[in-house]
Amino acid sequence: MATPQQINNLQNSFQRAVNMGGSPGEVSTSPTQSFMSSIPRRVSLSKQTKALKPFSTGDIKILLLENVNQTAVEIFNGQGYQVEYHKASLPEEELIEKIKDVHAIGIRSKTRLSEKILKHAKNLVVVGCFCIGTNQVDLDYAAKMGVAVFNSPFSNSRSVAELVIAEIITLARQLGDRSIEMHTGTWNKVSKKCWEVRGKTLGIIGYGHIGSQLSVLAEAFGMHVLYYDVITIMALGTAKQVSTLDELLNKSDFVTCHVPATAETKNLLSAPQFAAMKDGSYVINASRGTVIDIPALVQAIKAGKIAGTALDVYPNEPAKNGAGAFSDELNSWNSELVSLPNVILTPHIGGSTEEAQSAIGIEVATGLTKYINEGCSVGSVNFPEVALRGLDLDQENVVRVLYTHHNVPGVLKTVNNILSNHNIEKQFSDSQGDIAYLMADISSVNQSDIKDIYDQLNATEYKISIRLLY
Ligand SMILES: NC(=O)C1=CN([C@@H]2O[C@H](COP(=O)(O)OP(=O)(O)OC[C@H]3O[C@@H](n4cnc5c(N)ncnc54)[C@H](O)[C@@H]3O)[C@@H](O)[C@H]2O)C=CC1
Ligand SMILES: O=C(O)CCC(=O)C(=O)O
Repeated sequence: MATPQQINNLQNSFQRAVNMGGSPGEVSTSPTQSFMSSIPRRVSLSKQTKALKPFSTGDIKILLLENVNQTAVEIFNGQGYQVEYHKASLPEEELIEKIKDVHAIGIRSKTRLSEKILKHAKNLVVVGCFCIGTNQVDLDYAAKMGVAVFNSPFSNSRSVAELVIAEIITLARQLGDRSIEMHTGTWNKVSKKCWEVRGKTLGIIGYGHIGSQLSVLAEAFGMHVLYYDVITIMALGTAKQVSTLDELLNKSDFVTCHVPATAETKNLLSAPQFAAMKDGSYVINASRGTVIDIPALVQAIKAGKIAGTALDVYPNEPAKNGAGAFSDELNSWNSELVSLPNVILTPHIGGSTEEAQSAIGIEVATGLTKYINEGCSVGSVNFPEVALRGLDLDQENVVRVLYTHHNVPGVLKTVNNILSNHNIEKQFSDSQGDIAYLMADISSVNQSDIKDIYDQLNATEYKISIRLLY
């Protein structure tokens, strides 16, 4: 059942539309339309379409954390949404307070949106991860709440691949140590155990967007490339896929990880894997901090087995920038690691370039806006992907129904029974696991019918969430 507050909200937005002359048939200067000219669209529209106006966009509250790029802020401001912006992530208690009444939240890799936090989000419609990784969000729980989650699957891939190339040469030439020495006045002109990368073997674990991009760059430097992945993937250039992780470890001079954080990739490289590597080889990790067992890596470096490492990600990362943030308090092995030779440490900046952040800002903000304004879930990582073409500019008395429900038999029959009092212009439904999502445009709907449709849909047994756009 709809709560009195929900019904009230619906009535208010409906009333506002009427009061503002914003009848369902009105064609306004639509955020959606102004958007369409400037962004790549996955659902192509051959002509201008009607702006859907489910709400006063000024009512939409967006919380942006972790210094999300200004390109996103501009897009949301352009929609008239209310944007609250924070440069850092928020402490848990504060996040719980803030998330209670926002419709959308934008985060990067630091903010954890666990069930504990998400269950306080009473109005949340959508989450934007302004990055590639989505392991920081409880995706299943979000879907069960009817909250779609979007990310940017490859806008920062090139930036990460370039960082890793820089790290390969930096490790091979011990540049980090030479630079630190010079900063403290020490001239140490040595060539011992400094190498060219030409002719060496790079072992890439995870040959997805980043791993494959890196493969191409490494070959341009004259490196041989091997890769290991849980799926069979076409090799680029002359790279070769190997069938076991051990084979990759045995044969590579540099081993670099580009896998997601999952239960299977936790401590993917630990003591036995370091033991299997070539003597004097190097380890790079710019994926997630859980993928490498850092205490075991420390031991392997101390034993002289591993000649150096470059790490961009850590099991625990500070919530914000600042001196003293990266310490033993955060990760107990910290002092030991920083005291070792040829260790390059960066503060999770693999994707932190102007190009990547700007592109991510546009891509994710666009996805969120299309979901909020039109219901289009294409590109979501936890939701069935559904889109409908827009409504004709001159179409009147039309309502778009967005109905998320549990994926059980009989639901569509019930829903279409309700909708069939009107004309169903078009509809599309898809499911993913337990969650299904229906979009339908129905015409011959008078303003007085809207609340009735909402109430009837709201009373259906397997409903998760409903939105009506008109
Ligand atoms: N340091 C940074 O700033 C950044 C870090 N990342 C991290 O890098 C990771 C990889 O990114 P993409 O290449 O875009 O992901 P992707 O999804 O395109 O590729 C990941 C690959 O890993 C493979 N894989 C999964 N489990 C595996 C396992 N157990 N063993 C071997 N292969 C496995 C997959 O089959 C896939 O081919 C992301 O999940 C993210 O956590 C991404 C961007 C920036
Ligand atoms: O830029 C960030 O905050 C996170 C980058 C990252 O790790 C990702 O895209 O998965």
